[in-house]
Amino acid sequence: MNNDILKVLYSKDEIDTACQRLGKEISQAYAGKVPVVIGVLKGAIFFMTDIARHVDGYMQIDFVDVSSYHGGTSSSGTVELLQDINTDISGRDVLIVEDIVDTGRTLRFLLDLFDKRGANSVKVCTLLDKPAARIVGADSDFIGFSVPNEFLVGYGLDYDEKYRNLPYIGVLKPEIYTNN
Ligand SMILES: O=P(O)(O)OC[C@H]1O[C@H](OP(=O)(O)OP(=O)(O)O)[C@H](O)[C@@H]1O
Ligand code: HPA
Ligand SMILES: [Mg+2]
Repeated sequence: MNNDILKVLYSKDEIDTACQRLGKEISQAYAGKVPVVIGVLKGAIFFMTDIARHVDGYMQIDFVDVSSYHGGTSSSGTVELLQDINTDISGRDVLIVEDIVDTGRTLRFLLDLFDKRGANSVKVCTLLDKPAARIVGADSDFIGFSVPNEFLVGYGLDYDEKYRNLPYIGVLKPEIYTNN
């Protein structure tokens, strides 16, 4: 699996350091509140579990499963809601946890969905932000790294449902997806 990686962008240690910093920022932002922290499956699974343990304060957690890449390297343009949250977020402070904001379509879909349900506030924490790829406006409040416009894998991010379990984030060799 490591042989398919062109270069490592962020090591496990760099990701851990970013999680610590973001955990502090989120702890301060929600001091005295009990946010509903919503992880976006499947990509954000590892980031969600790491970040939650770096937040010093009460929180509820939930997950939403949405998909638009269908295993490939480009957005299908349509975001499908595969599994909804089961928390009533009306009047609540919501924090969406994403692995990456790329075109912005997934995040825009979730921001609109949670706004419509009457959340008191909806903020976003993303590990990776890829601003050069943005098609739809969708800003994050807490950002781990701003990344170049390359297809990334690892630490939750997949190509063809593989590579999610890499402990680091890397750039996939283009021949892996151009040969398929
Ligand atoms: O900004 P966008 O262009 O919408 O891309 C970002 C979204 O795409 C990926 O999810 P994907 O649809 O691949 O599902 P997955 O998390 O199950 O891999 C990623 O985990 C984000 O949720
Ligand atoms: O760069 C990426 N890698 C994996 N999944 C993704 N989903 C959106 N962007 C990416
Ligand atoms: Mg994916």
